[in-house]
Amino acid sequence: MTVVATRSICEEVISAAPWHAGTVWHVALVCEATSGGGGGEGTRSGRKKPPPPPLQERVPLGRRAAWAWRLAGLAVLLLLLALLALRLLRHHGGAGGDGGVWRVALVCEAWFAALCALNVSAKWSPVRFVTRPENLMAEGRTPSTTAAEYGELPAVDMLVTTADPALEPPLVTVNTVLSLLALDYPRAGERLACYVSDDGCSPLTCHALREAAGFAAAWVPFCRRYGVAVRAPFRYFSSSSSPESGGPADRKFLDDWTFMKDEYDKLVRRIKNTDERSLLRHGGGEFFAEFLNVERRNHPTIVKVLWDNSKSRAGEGFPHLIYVSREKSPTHHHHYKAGAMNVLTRVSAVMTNAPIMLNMDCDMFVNNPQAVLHAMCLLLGFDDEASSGFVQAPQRFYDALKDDPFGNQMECFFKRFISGVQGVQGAFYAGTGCFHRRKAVYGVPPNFNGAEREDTIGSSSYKELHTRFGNSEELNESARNIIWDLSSKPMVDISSRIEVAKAVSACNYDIGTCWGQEVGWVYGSLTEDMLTGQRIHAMGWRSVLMVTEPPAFMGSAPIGGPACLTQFKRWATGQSEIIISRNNPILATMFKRLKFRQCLAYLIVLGWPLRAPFELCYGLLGPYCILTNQSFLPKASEDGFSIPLALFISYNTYNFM
Ligand SMILES: O=c1ccn([C@@H]2O[C@H](COP(=O)(O)OP(=O)(O)O[C@H]3O[C@H](CO)[C@@H](O)[C@H](O)[C@H]3O)[C@@H](O)[C@H]2O)c(=O)[nH]1
Ligand SMILES: [Mn+2]
Repeated sequence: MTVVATRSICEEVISAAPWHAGTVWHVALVCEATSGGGGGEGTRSGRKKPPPPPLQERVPLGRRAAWAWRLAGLAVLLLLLALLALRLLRHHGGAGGDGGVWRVALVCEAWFAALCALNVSAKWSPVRFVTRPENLMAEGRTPSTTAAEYGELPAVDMLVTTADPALEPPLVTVNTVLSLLALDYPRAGERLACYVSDDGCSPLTCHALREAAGFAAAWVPFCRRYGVAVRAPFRYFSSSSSPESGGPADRKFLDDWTFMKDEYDKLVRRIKNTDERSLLRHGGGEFFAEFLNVERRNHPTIVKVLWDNSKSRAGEGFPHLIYVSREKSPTHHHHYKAGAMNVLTRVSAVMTNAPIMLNMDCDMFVNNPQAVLHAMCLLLGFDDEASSGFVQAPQRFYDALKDDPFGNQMECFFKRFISGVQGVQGAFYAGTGCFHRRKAVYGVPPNFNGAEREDTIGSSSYKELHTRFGNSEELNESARNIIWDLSSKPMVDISSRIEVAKAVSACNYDIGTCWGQEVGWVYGSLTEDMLTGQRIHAMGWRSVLMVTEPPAFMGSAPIGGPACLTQFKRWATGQSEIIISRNNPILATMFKRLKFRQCLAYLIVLGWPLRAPFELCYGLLGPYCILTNQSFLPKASEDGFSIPLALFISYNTYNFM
């Protein structure tokens, strides 16, 4: 009885003060331990214990709305087919035409019809998942992961990439990192670790992060004490310019708030007023020695442990912070972000080896401090681990242009399209704001067990692991723990692993291994996210879109025309690279476990760059016909005029639904 009572008290405390969830969860675990693993009275008296409340619920979108959607989509498709039939029957091109424009229109509309068919398939079964983090601490629940024997939630390694201190100023990265360090998670200091990859090899970024670690010592407790909603300081101090604006605040809070604001202003000044040369000459002595005379594209690995929580004596503390600038050499391809992510995966493997990894771009911040708890609901909340190989949060943007004029905020993509794909094999990996199972990243199929060991990824022998993961003993040992769900005690002294971390960050480490192909982030495309997500789906994993209120993460999107064009060019190049490669989704469906309808959904996204010629051509048909006195559609007086008219109306209605 006491256990139950204590637990309900725990829950009350959480609902009143969610920022204390960590401590309370710990209390609940202690309760569970003392009650004999949650056995409770029910089992003792022989009564069947009710199942623990669910961590997630699958909510099909309203039946009527879903049918309205499907019918509208089908109507557009049928009308497009009718238009095509009309064109084929009347191939002379109707009144007054020579047939040329008629044929061009036919080709374009055939493309539109094919795309429409793919879209109808992708959006046919929309699904949404609702998360219930409050149930994580319910009676009788044992998280089913490697950490289970400790009765704890799994550890999470948080991987952040930054590449250019000019385009991605250190202060931006600092805010991303601070928001991650201040996440709500039970015993966050021990179970979360933040790794930053700096492809710019900038002493300024390293300096800024070191300063941030100092600031975090005050910032994290402040956020936890007052349940701060947005934990990226630039956002917090800009959205609530005065703490009184939200109603009466007590004296202590006002004092703390003012102190924190002063400290943040000082931090900003320290970061902005530092210049590289004086930093290398006078600042930090030994600390920056490794940055002396380095070239951005030609330098050895630099690894710095900026904060080691195991050395802290204060309370719960906050996550470790590690800076990594991987080795670069003009003779080795660095594989852009995919290369950086693979290095971070290996470095985190030999240091903390968490079974879950969160990936964030440096221009994003955590907008919901309970994001990891929500993600855990989707990672632990299914009976079958195959249901969630990765959990992706929708990309949302702050200070973005209204109505998304350039289309790079992907409003429609994340609102409509993805909830449909969710009903097939799951959301696409979008490159940031995504929680992966390390196992899935390592190329292990779901529910991999001993029987499959011999023929799928080979035996557990070290030789096999070597060919797959490279020649680091420490990395192979950590991979073995992940692949076969062996529990490993968390690393205590991460500083002792710096040399190992440097070895696995070498620019030639990948060579002759499976990294970049079957293991880690896949090389060969500028949109490594699509390719990597597709490989995980092709192994039979599903994925889940994590929709929370407030949104879990916020990022920034380019707001100028030229910057958007550069971004689009990169995406278009990356997607074309996938379509024409041996990693394309059609082959993955034929020879691997990518579902057929998921393949169609991938084709819509990967075919995006091919749309432009058809759309441009069709758009120019109208003006061309006016200038040459022709018509590419049936005239109002002719039979068949009602088809394009109905198509116009139904297509626009469909888009507004
Ligand atoms: O050599 C490189 C190049 C990029 N990055 C990092 O990769 C991230 C994404 O690059 P960015 O230039 O910001 O690309 P975006 O178009 O804004 O990113 C979107 O598209 C990318 C490619 O599809 C995804 O990887 C991203 O997660 C997604 O946000 C940033 O954190 C960069 O710092 C590196 O670490 N090393
Ligand atoms: Mn970006």
